[in-house]
Amino acid sequence: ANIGPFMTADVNEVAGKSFDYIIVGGGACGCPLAATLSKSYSVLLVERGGSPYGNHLIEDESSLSLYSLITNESSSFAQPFVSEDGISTYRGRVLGGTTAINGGFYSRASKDFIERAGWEGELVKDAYEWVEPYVLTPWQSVVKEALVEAGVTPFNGFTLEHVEGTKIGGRIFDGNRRRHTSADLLTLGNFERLTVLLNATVQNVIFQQAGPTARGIRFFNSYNNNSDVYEVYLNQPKEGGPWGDVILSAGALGSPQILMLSGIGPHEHLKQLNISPLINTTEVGKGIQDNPSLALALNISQALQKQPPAGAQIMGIANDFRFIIGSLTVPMSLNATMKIISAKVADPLSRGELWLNSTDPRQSPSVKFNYFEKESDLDECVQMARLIESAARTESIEKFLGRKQSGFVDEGASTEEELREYCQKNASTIGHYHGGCLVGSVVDGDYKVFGVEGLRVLDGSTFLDSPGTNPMATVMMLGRYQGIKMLRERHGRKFNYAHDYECNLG
Ligand SMILES: Cc1cc2nc3c(=O)[nH]c(=O)nc-3n(C[C@H](O)[C@H](O)[C@H](O)COP(=O)(O)OP(=O)(O)OC[C@H]3O[C@@H](n4cnc5c(N)ncnc54)[C@H](O)[C@@H]3O)c2cc1C
Repeated sequence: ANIGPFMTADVNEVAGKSFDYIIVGGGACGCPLAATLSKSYSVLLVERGGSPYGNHLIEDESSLSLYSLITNESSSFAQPFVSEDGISTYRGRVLGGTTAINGGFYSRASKDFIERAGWEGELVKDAYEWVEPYVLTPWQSVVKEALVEAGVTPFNGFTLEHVEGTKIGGRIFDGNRRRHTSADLLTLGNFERLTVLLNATVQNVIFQQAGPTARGIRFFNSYNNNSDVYEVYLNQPKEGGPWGDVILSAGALGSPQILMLSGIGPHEHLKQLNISPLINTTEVGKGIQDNPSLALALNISQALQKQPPAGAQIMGIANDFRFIIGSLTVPMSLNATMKIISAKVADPLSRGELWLNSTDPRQSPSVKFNYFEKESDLDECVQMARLIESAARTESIEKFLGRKQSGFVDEGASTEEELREYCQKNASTIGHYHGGCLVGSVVDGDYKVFGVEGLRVLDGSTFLDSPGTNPMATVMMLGRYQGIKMLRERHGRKFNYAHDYECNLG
């Protein structure tokens, strides 16, 4: 199903054409960026997956994470991948990107994160407020009681802010338990100037040698077995004005992958795959990171196992912002669920690396997150396990579930040493992986790729740390934020985005 006249899955409708801006990847960042730039310029957004609309596995909260039982490597809307550390998780392969498959919890970044990013505070606030009416609406009272009882205080009530204590947070599921992905933000664009091409996988960026300067992209149909390759280009500006850009918003795995496939990356590595080198940027793929997480399955009755899956609504930000803890109801099979208390280490120090294993962009690159490479992350994990146990063993949980919870003891882990071993064997992910094209080493403060002209990267791959309680809000905000900055660059500071915002809300 299509949401707008601007969507097509027919490559022939766009092949050979030119646009002012070309955005690769219709995920958390790509959609708001496309909507914003289309206000004044022609924009092509190229997404490798299809439309999320009409797909109940994406839209209905009661189907949350059921996709994990039915994915495949080549075509499902959630693409599974296993890191070299042996941890499996997913990447969205659909318009809306990973916002179409995630847990749906929405939180802004902390003031400290915004300051460190060097972003303009007022524009950040406006950009969050632009995103929120389109993706947000305001069970878990027991979880709230349990977290407060476990000492995750104060209780802050409903807030979108990343503040210490227990809070009721925002969610991208509405009152009818229907998910609103970042694709909904496209309806804020200018349909006359916006084109969204679905089912098209981008292979690489096309450069003009002088500069070198990005002039277009090369792509193919994601699901056809033929080898037809198509191109689209950036518009040549009238009267010598400035050119637009190609912007990679393909996520923490996708963007470094496309840079390398375009010849931007460590030359020694690119040579092994016979990729013609363009710029020897050794930092591409470096600094990628994930937050180690632990989940404790609660001992619940068979009757409770019949409840449908549900995301978190209450979240605790504990121990001086070091741990983020909540509870979800997740599928065990197509008709049974379990309740878990899960938490992540908010600011791990270990960092990993991403590299190509093939020149086929449909295949996920190899990534090693190096969980617990730094000893302090393992110390954090043990303390986090203790926090999860103390929440699980609260009177609130015991009363509600009618059973005592034994924590990780049933898993053979109770002493410090056993918990360390447990963390090393069982730590997992909640999908907040980020980095790979870090600001300061691969892109500058305006998200322009160092060493080339006309190419930017804008998505979670640019983050050194994961923002807020969870990252999606800030990735979407960044699409809007940087879109406005780019419009200002071309129109001058007089560009009135507030008017655009009010018009669309009105
Ligand atoms: C299981 C899971 C649960 C999560 N839960 C939450 C949560 O509750 N709250 C929260 O805030 N965050 C959550 N996240 C994280 C959040 O969804 C991501 O951080 C965010 O979506 C990243 O945005 P992005 O724009 O960087 O990438 P994405 O949203 O992944 O977008 C990248 C897009 O690029 C497309 N693409 C990639 N390569 C190509 C190519 N070669 N050609 C064309 N298109 C391409 C992809 O198909 C995708 O649509 C979760 C993540 C996972 C995996």
